[in-house]
Amino acid sequence: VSDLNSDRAALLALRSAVGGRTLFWNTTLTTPCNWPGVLCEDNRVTVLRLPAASLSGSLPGPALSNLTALHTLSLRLNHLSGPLPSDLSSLTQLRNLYLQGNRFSGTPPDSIFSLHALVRLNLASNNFSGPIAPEFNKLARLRTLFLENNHFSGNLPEINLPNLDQFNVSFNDLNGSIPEGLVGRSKDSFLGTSLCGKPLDTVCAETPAIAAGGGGVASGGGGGGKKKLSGGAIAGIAIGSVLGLLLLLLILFILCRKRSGKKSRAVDVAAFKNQESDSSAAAAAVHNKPTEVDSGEVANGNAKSNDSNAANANAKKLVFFGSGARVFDLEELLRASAEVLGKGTFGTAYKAVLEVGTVVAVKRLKDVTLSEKEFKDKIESVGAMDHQNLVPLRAYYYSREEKLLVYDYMPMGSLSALLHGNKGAGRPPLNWEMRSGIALGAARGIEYLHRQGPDVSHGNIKSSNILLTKSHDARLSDFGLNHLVGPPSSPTRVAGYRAPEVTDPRRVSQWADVYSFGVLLLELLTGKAPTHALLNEDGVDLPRWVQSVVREEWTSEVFDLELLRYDNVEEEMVQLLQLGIDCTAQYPDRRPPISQVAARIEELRSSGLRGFKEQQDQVSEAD
Ligand SMILES: Nc1ncnc2c1ncn2[C@@H]1O[C@H](COP(=O)(O)OP(=O)(O)OP(=O)(O)O)[C@@H](O)[C@H]1O
Repeated sequence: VSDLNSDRAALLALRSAVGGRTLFWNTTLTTPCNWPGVLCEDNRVTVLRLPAASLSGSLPGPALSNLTALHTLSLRLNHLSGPLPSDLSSLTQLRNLYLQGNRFSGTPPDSIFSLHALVRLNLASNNFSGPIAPEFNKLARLRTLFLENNHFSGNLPEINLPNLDQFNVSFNDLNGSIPEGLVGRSKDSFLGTSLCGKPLDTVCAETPAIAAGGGGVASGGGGGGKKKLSGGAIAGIAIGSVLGLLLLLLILFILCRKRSGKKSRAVDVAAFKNQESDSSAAAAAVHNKPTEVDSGEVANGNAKSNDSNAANANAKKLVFFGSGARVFDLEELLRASAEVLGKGTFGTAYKAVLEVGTVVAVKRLKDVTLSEKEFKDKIESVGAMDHQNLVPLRAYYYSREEKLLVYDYMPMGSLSALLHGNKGAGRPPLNWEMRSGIALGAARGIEYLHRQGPDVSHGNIKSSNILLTKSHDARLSDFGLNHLVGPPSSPTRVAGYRAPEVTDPRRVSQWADVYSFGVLLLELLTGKAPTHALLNEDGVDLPRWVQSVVREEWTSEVFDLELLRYDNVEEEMVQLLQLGIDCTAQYPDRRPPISQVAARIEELRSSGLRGFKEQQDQVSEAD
C-alpha cells in the first residue's frame, strides 16, 4: 500500500488484520491537517507508533482526542513543532508518551498532568521552555521522566515520585540547588545545567538567607528575594575567602613538592611499589637492591625460558615476549611516572610513562597463588597470542611479592567508558559504523582465542575489557588471566555478563563467552550498561529486558537514541539485536559459535554500509 492517506479501504483492512489494537503506520503522512487520517475516528487503537522522520507540522489535538484507548503514543525523532495540544485529557489510558527528538516548543500543557496512567514520559531533545512544573508530582505512576536537551529554565522543583527510576534534566537552562529528594540521583541527570549541590561537584553559594537573620542557607534553588547582606555576614565571607585561598595555596605547595619528589624516588606510592617496601622485590629493585631469593627465582625462570628474552643478562626480571626483545628494563619501568587507570578483578591497572616517552599499561596482579613455574607456563601461552584484535602483552615480571604484566597502552580507553562516560562535547558520536565495527573487532578477537583449542576461552568479556585504538578499532584485554589468579573475592565478578550456567568464573566455556559477547552486543545497541542495578522498572537483566521489549513489538524503543539519529540502518540494527538475543540464549547449545557470529556481523555491516552509501548517492542525485 503506497498511500494509506487516501486508501481508506486498505487502511481498514490493515487495521482489522491487527485486530484494531495496534497499528504501525509505515507511510509518509501527506495530509497533516487530517492527521492521523482515518485513525481520527478510531477509538480502539492502543498503540500508535509512527516511524522516525515521517511527520512534520504540529500535533493536531482534535485528532488525538479521539484515540481514547491509546496506551502508547510514540512520535519520536520526527520534525513535529509548535506547542503540544492544550487538551490531552481524553488520553486517560496513556501509559507511554514518547515525543523525544522533535521540535516541540512552549511549556507542556497542564492537561498532561491529568494523565494519571502515565508510566513513561519522554519529552527530551525538543525546544520546550519555561519552568519545570511541580505538577509532574501528580503523575504518581511515573517511572521515567526524561526532560533533557530542552530550554527549561529556573529552579528545579522537588520531584517526589515513589516509582521514578529514570530521571534526566540535563542540558537545560536550570539553576539553583538540586532539591533534597533528587540528590541521590546520578550526576548524569543534571549535566549541562547551572544547578548546584549534590550529586554535582558544584557547591551552592550561600544565599541572602544569612542576612535575613535565619543563619541558614536558603534552600529550594537559591531563588529567594534580593535582601542585603549584614556587615557580619560580609566580614564572615571575606575571612572565609582568605582562609580558603590560603588553604588552596597550601595544597598546591604540597602537590608541587610531591611531584618533584616523585621523579627522584622513582615510581613510588602511586605505582606498583608494595607498601611493605622492605619485603617487596619491586621496591628493592627500585633501590637497586634485588633480594637474593627473588633474583634467583627470576633468574631461574629466565634461564628455562625458550622463547622469551630476559630483560637483561643479569636476570633483572622483566621478561619480554616475541622477537621484539627488551625495550626497557625493570628499573626504567619503575622509574616511570604512573597513574592508576582502575582496579579490576585481577588487580590494579596503571598507565606508566617511561622516561624515553614510551607509554605502557601495567597490571599489578593480586591473589596469584601459582608457583613461578606454573605462572611462567601459563603466561607464556598468553604472551604467544598474536591477533590484531587483542591487546598485546609485552612482558611480565614475577617475584614472590609482585606479579606485573606489561601491555600496550590503549589511548582511547575502554568501550565502557566511551558508551557510558561523559557524552558531552569532545566525545565522538557513536554511530552504527563505529559500533558495528567494534562488535566485529571484538568477535574476531574472541574467535581467534577460541581457535587456539576447545578449552581456550576468554572468561571475562565485558565492555571495560574492550579497549580502543585511536581509530576506534577494538582490542580485547584481560584474556588468559582467569587461570592465573585465585577464586574471585566477590561473586559479582562479571555481573550482568555471566552466562547462567557458569558457577566457577575460572571455568568458563566458549559457549559462556558467546553469552557474554551477546550481552555486549545488546549493550552496544541499547547504550545501557548490563550492570545497571535498575535496568528498567522490573530490575531485570539486559537480555531479558531486550527480549520483553521486542516481544511487545516495541523493538525500536530499545535502541540507543544516539544510534537512531544517524544512518538509516534500522533493519541491520534489528538483525544485530536478534543476533545478541541468540547469543544470550539460556541453554549453551542453542547459542551460535563465535565464528558464525563474527561472519554474521561482517555481513550485516557490509549490507548496512551499502544501504547507507546508496542512500547518500540518492541524496546527492536529488541535489
Ligand atoms: N592496556 C590498557 N590501555 C588502556 N587502558 C587500560 C588498559 N588495560 C586496562 N585499562 C583500563 O584500566 C582500567 C582497569 O582495568 P582492569 O582490566 O584492571 O579492570 P576492569 O577491566 O575494570 O575489570 P576486570 O579486571 O574484571 O577485567 C579499566 O578502565 C581499563 O579500561
